[in-house]
Amino acid sequence: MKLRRSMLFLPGSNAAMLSTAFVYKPDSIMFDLEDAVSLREKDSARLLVFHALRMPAYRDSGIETVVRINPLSTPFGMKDLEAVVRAGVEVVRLPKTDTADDVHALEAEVERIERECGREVGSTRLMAAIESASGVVNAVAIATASKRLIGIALAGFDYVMDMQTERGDGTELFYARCAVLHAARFAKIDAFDVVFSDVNDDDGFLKEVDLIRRLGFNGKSLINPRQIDLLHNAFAPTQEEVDYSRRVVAAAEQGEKQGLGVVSLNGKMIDAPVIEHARVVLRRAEASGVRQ
Ligand SMILES: CC(=O)SCCNC(=O)CCNC(=O)[C@H](O)C(C)(C)COP(=O)(O)OP(=O)(O)OC[C@H]1O[C@@H](n2cnc3c(N)ncnc32)[C@H](O)[C@@H]1OP(=O)(O)O
Ligand SMILES: O=C([O-])CC(=O)C(=O)O
Ligand SMILES: [Mg+2]
Repeated sequence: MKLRRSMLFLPGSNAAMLSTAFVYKPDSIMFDLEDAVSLREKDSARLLVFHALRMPAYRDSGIETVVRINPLSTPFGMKDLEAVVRAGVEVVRLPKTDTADDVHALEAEVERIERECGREVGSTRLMAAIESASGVVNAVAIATASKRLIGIALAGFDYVMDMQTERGDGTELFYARCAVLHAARFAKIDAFDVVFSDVNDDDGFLKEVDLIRRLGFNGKSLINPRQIDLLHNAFAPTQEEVDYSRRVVAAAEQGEKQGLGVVSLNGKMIDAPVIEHARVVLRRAEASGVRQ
């Protein structure tokens, strides 16, 4: 089970963060070349990220490397892509993805660069960030635009601007979250929620994490290392869930021996989707531990 609960952003221009971020052990590290990097630092940040991607500390860490490039419509996007594909990045995150054609255009360039630098064609994976009404309306087309896509992410700050509103209690994101999730599940790829910007508000962060976990997101974009353990813990199944899932699987196996498709456990019906859910809980506990 590939876990992508925590995707930690860090500005590609910040050499100190680049040289230490792996110690926090997020599931994925997202080096940003887009909005967290000022115009005058675009070139130096690209170079820093190129070298970070080649450091053994990242290559051998087991942490997935992602780079958020600038859109290809800017003077920086293509240079970013050339650098990071050649450096061996695992996933390219395309910001402000409005249509499936944005993904097609990216994929064509990635394939060209892979051929030019001798990297295996298809080995660079993609993710698309949806940051506008257009992106949300086209979410299914975007999510199914390329076999290279590992997931789609909702990006809340640009999205609420496009919707002429602001971040609040989550009501303003409800439709977009559901649309992104359905598109991802339809395409059988991962779905990632927005960043939570107040790094000192643990209660607010955990409330949002609880909501998106229950909706079905795989994880969330993060901006600070302090958010990682909070998120991992909240995504881990509870001991109670693990114990119950073990009883469900045992009851199902017992039923199978007796040739029964449906059995009862303490008066509750146990059939195929319940058994499958129990197995998922047990796989999650194995991969991520039990909630503390
Ligand atoms: C809307 C968007 O586009 S969001 C995506 C782009 N944004 C980003 O990438 C922002 C990433 N986050 C940050 O830059 C910072 O966490 C901030 C500015 C939000 C907060 O900064 P601070 O208040 O200084 O953070 P804090 O005090 O928690 O830092 C503690 C330590 O964690 C490190 N740290 C903080 N954020 C990160 C990060 N995202 N990645 C790696 N290390 C980090 C700091 O360098 C510091 O290290 P040190 O103790 O060795 O000096
Ligand atoms: O991509 C993200 O998660 C953050 C972002 O740009 C936004 O919220 O606009
Ligand atoms: Mg944005």
